[in-house]
Amino acid sequence: MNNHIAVDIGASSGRLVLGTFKDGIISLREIHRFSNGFAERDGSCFWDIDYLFDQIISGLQQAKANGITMCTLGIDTWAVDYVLLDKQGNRLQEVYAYRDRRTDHVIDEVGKLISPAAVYEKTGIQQLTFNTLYQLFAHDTAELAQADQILLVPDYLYYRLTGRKLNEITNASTTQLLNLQTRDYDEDLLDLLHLTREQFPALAEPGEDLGFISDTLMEQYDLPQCRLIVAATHDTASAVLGVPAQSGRSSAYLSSGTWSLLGVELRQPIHDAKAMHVNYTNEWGAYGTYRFLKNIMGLWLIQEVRRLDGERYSFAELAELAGQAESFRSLIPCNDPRFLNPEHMIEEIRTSCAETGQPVPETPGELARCIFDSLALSYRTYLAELEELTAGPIEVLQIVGGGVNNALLCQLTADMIGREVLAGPTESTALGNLVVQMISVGNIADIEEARAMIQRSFGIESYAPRPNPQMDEILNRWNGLHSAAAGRTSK
Ligand SMILES: Nc1ncnc2c1ncn2[C@@H]1O[C@H](COP(=O)(O)OP(=O)(O)OP(=O)(O)O)[C@@H](O)[C@H]1O
Ligand SMILES: C[C@H](O)[C@H](O)[C@@H](O)C(=O)CO
Ligand SMILES: [Mg+2]
Repeated sequence: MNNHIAVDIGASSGRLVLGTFKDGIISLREIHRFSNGFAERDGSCFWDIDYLFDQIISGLQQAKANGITMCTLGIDTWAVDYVLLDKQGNRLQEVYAYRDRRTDHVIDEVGKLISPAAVYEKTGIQQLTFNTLYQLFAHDTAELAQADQILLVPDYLYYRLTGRKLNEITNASTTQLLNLQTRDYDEDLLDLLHLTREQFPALAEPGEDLGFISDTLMEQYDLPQCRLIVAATHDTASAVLGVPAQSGRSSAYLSSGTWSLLGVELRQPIHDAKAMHVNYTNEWGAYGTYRFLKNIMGLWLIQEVRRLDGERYSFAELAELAGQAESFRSLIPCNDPRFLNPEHMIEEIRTSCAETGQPVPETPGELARCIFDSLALSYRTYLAELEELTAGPIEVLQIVGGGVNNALLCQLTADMIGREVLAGPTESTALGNLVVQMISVGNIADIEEARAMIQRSFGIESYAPRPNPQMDEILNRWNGLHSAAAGRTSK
């Protein structure tokens, strides 16, 4: 079997990618790409989960039409969001999107019942307002009580294809409900939510074989015969698996997409008071690892600016316009909660600059430059924290994901962190999804061999840091902004 299909659904786009390999080289072919995004209805934010399932079916039909009759299949998506099933296995509700404002103040409510320090000691997961723990706390209790099973989004898509119910561990860890010691759901936290362990399926590890797509679907649609393999179903967990091998130098990864996830891969979690204070997380990785990382607001910022600007410019054109704008003219503290889901991102950015006595960005180029300069400075700040927490040094930063295509941001990042950036591959998430399938069926020995293959198979762009004569002034301005906002943020 040398046909493997990754279903990779991010917050802004999804894709089905065929992966094959020959003579130690992995080749990708995009079969189907589709947009994703949440919709606001009656003041709430929801994903269209049936649309996403239909896109998977459509992509598989295209694969069959292109001659793929047999393959393995893995699914990954964004984290934390969930689906409630009734006793008959029917979906009970609309799927809330994590940027819904219903959890804006829930952390404080939960904090009255159990201290953040106790939750962090149990789970090692960063405080994010939208973690599943807080979403379930905010969920209608009557509806929650009807839930026979609680699946996360990719678990649900596997269920729709196979009838098998599971909670895959990398994504389950983002719920902030898994206990690091017991490596299972934490009974105290479930009690706090008036939920039982039985309402969650068994935890599954990446690589497990779920069998074939259900006969019902095979009869209903003209699909390839797909053997479902459990991927690292949190897209960031797959992205980390797709980071190329880096021998000889200590490195950190930056998964650059809707979010920027900056971190390292560890064999043991770090969930002490220092890590909690700077809000680093220990999301579970594949193969017994931990993803010690931090959520940074990411390219969501430019996605919203582009949307509000009527999508006049492509992301490539916005990066070009940013390159022509004055550098470090206006800066924003990216992780300020005000940017998580504001009514109007462009106005939010402008107001933030005005409130801090900076020039107000007006044009799309000025707004884009403000975002990219600020993201690069954010990476510098959080990379320094990461080095301190993991007793660095970190010699090189490996950037993967869609942000790899933004050469300006990659160069600004190298300049601000003062070390080499290695950028690529863009589709690291799909690659991480695929290599788990290839390892599971024995086509590749292990993740070390997989990462070496990825290193050989894809062009990696190197960015060397450039000196900036205004660095002291820039950092003085940035540190003031960042520390003022730190009091308001999840840091
Ligand atoms: N040619 C390009 N030039 C500049 N930026 C680009 C280009 N192509 C993609 N991007 C950036 O990459 C981002 C999308 O990254 P990616 O495809 O990794 O995200 P996703 O998988 O859709 O979502 P998620 O981050 O939730 O996984 C876009 O928002 C854009 O900012
Ligand atoms: C909400 C999560 O933090 C988010 O999904 C992030 O982990 C991610 O998956 C980015 O692709
Ligand atoms: Mg993605």
